[in-house]
Amino acid sequence: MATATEADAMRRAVALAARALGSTSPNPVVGCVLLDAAGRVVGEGWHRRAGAAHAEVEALRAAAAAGHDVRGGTAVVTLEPCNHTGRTGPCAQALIAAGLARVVYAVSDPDPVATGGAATLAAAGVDTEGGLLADEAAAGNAAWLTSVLRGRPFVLWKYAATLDGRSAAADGTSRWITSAESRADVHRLRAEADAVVVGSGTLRADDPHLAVRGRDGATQPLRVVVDTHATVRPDARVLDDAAPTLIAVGEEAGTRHLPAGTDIARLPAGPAGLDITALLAELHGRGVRSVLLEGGPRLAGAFLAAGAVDRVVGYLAPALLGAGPAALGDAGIGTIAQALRLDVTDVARLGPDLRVTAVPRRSAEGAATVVDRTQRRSAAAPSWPVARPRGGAAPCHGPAPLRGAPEPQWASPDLPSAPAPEEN
Ligand SMILES: NC(=O)C1=CN([C@@H]2O[C@H](COP(=O)(O)OP(=O)(O)OC[C@H]3O[C@@H](n4cnc5c(N)ncnc54)[C@H](OP(=O)(O)O)[C@@H]3O)[C@@H](O)[C@H]2O)C=CC1
Ligand SMILES: Nc1c(N[C@@H]2O[C@H](COP(=O)(O)O)[C@@H](O)[C@H]2O)[nH]c(=O)[nH]c1=O
Repeated sequence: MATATEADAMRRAVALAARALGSTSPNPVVGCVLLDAAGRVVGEGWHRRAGAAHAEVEALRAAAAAGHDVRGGTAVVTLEPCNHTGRTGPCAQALIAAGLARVVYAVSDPDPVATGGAATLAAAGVDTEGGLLADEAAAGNAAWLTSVLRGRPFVLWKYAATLDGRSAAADGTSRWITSAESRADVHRLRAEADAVVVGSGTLRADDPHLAVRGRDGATQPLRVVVDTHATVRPDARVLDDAAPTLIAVGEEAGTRHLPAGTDIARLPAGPAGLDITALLAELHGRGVRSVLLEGGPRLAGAFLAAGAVDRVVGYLAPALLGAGPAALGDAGIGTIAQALRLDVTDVARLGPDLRVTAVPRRSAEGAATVVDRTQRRSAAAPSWPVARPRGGAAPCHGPAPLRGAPEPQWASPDLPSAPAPEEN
């Protein structure tokens, strides 16, 4: 049974992990706090980016650099310690070698086939406990966990609208519907995402830039334009060098007008445009684990129709337009019984605006699918693969995605919204 000190340490570890949101893909975010044998905090660490030291190793280094003895102490970590040698060594071995007596972790790695650190730790006589603050830790890792479960990136659809639900005026102008405070918050979402996606309609209407602005040191996302016929102009702002850019086009599109070196992905297309599943597979293959879908309404409708939206963030401005495009285009819904119902997970005021965060409500069928897949990972698991009490399979960060399982329509892993980044 975890102690109150360990719970405090886990809260801190979750906050440390959140510092690297947007920087670790294809790895998860992970935080670690080390307690000495007397329960004092003697080391902290978090995984800063793929290829850098894992959280546990960072924390061990910090404790050693400060001259602290961790032998007989406890490691508190947001994800089950890894057990394999990838770009860095196995954390379970590092914790054993450092002489830790106990390891408390929050979330088991969801890969059902890999063997893991908890079993290694337990076999070495380390008292190992999983599941502490699992929901909080899972929420912080929602993008990575979703991408592992679904084999596609986590998708957050963001829109800005007037109170009457318009995302542009009748003449197509939309700058700006929302306040400076809301728009600054959107740059936080961009910084936390691996890719920002817009459709060709938005490209033509807005000539958007899509890079992160006003956040020092932020990792720039991949800017992605979904542009079946390669209508993007060579002088489009999205083609500057502020961030990498991918132009997703149909297999037949002529792209000779684009500057040399433009990154182009050719994807299957139908009458409605590019195949959304193929687009997400292409992005996943490039290491993208989280997508910020910035519209416009038509592309958002296509993502929703494909069951490929995991979270919705709407910025609502106290303004009325009365005409102009709705925030969401056709999502294949013809009657009220088919309405896509959401659960609101957060409401906040940003300057004069409201920010509403919501997640798709799970259908009974979809929920069953997720529970099935979860139970294959852990008999004791509830709706999410929280850690088993002891031992069990757990790979290192960045396991292969699960492929071949059906995409559950509206079967969200039911993750709460990510905690606000720590302020200090
Ligand atoms: N307030 C807000 O939050 C936002 C407002 N806007 C506003 O919205 C308007 C533009 O909206 P809209 O025209 O809907 O633009 P979109 O950005 O949704 O682009 C739609 C176009 O994307 C292309 N596309 C490619 N594949 C697909 C697919 N599978 N499904 C759907 N579309 C696909 C299609 O053109 P093709 O196949 O020819 O490439 C389609 O016409 C502008 O007025 C803009 O200012 C835009 C974004 C956000
Ligand atoms: N109009 C509107 C938004 N529009 C979105 O912002 C994009 C422009 O991005 P950039 O060129 O980088 O500033 C635009 O193409 C569209 O996706 N967003 C908002 O938060 N509030 C707003 O009122």
